[in-house]
Amino acid sequence: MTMILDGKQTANSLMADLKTEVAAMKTRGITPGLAVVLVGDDPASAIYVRNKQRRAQELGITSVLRRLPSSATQAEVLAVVEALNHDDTIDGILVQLPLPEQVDPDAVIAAIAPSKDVDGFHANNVGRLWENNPGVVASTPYGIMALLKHYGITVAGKRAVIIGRSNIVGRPMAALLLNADATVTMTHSKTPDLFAVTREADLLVVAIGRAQFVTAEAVKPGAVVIDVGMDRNAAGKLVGDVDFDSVAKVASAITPVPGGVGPMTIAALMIQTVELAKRHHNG
Ligand SMILES: NC(=O)C1=CN([C@@H]2O[C@H](COP(=O)(O)OP(=O)(O)OC[C@H]3O[C@@H](n4cnc5c(N)ncnc54)[C@H](OP(=O)(O)O)[C@@H]3O)[C@@H](O)[C@H]2O)C=CC1
Ligand SMILES: Nc1nc(=O)c2c([nH]1)NC[C@@H]1CN(c3ccc(C(=O)N[C@@H](CCC(=O)O)C(=O)O)cc3)C=[N+]21
Ligand SMILES: [Mg+2]
Repeated sequence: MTMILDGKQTANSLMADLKTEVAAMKTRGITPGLAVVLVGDDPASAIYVRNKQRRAQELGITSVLRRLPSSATQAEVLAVVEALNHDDTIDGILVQLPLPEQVDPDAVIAAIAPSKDVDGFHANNVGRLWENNPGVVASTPYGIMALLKHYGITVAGKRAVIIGRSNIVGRPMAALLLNADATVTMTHSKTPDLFAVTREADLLVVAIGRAQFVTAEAVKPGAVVIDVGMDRNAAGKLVGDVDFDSVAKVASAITPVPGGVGPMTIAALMIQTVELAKRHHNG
């Protein structure tokens, strides 16, 4: 029997607890505030923005969206970030990636106050993560760890393979799994004979951005498969990087898309926004 790792349900249960916590903070005069900066119109970002605005509202977290056109200059984006750094109602700042090509993401991320870097992308937070002394951690890998924990899936001692080495998913995922005592292998577009490597995995995390790329032949029987992808298939339907129907037959556990990693990413963002608000207000 293959276990379906239900991110929607798991997120709902984590958010019920968080809602109680936010309500208690409000009685002390604290309302957590999240600011999202969206430049242009990346489709995966649009899904993320819509769903997190909804979740924040449900929890009683203030969520503001700063929208800029895809023609925005780097100076314009930096000015928005700078204003949010100095806004006392904002505890967490998230700049949606990817940014349009005329805007350097490294410069924008470096400009975010590390104490408000709710994505965990600033070099301070990345360094802390790799030192195994994490502060804020990138939401998607954080959410994946929470999902594994919820289902009682142990990581220690497992052979973990990650496909994809982005700063927002693959790299922080590797750090978290390493910190949790997995033996970690990272793969990417230059890896020869990719599926020979992925077939070694007890735990396979896929974050590449190619619809249904990972098929059953890439997966060891009994492996746990985590699908981060947010892609469209030929019919325009939202699918993951994993060919769910074939892989579900060999895996012991698998995340669906939608309803897997996506809702957990949003839950992780909300949890860490509340954490930052507590830190900013000493309690
Ligand atoms: N559910 C969620 O919460 C989130 C979902 N996503 C989704 O996850 C996917 C990945 O996102 P992101 O990490 O930002 O993507 P990026 O485009 O930044 O990185 C993709 C990575 O995949 C690798 N890759 C691409 N093609 C292949 C291939 N054929 N074989 C092996 N490796 C390959 C690239 O290798 P190389 O480095 O060599 O170029 C790169 O490291 C997207 O679908 C995105 O929409 C992203 C973030 C959060
Ligand atoms: N700075 C930054 N941080 C990110 O974490 C980041 C980003 N930029 N840019 C875009 C990607 C993509 N991403 C998603 C998160 C949740 C869903 C999500 O809610 N998915 C639902 C979709 C359901 C529906 O169809 O509405 C699901 O999988 O069930 C999607 C995509 C975060 N990303
Ligand atoms: Mg998902």
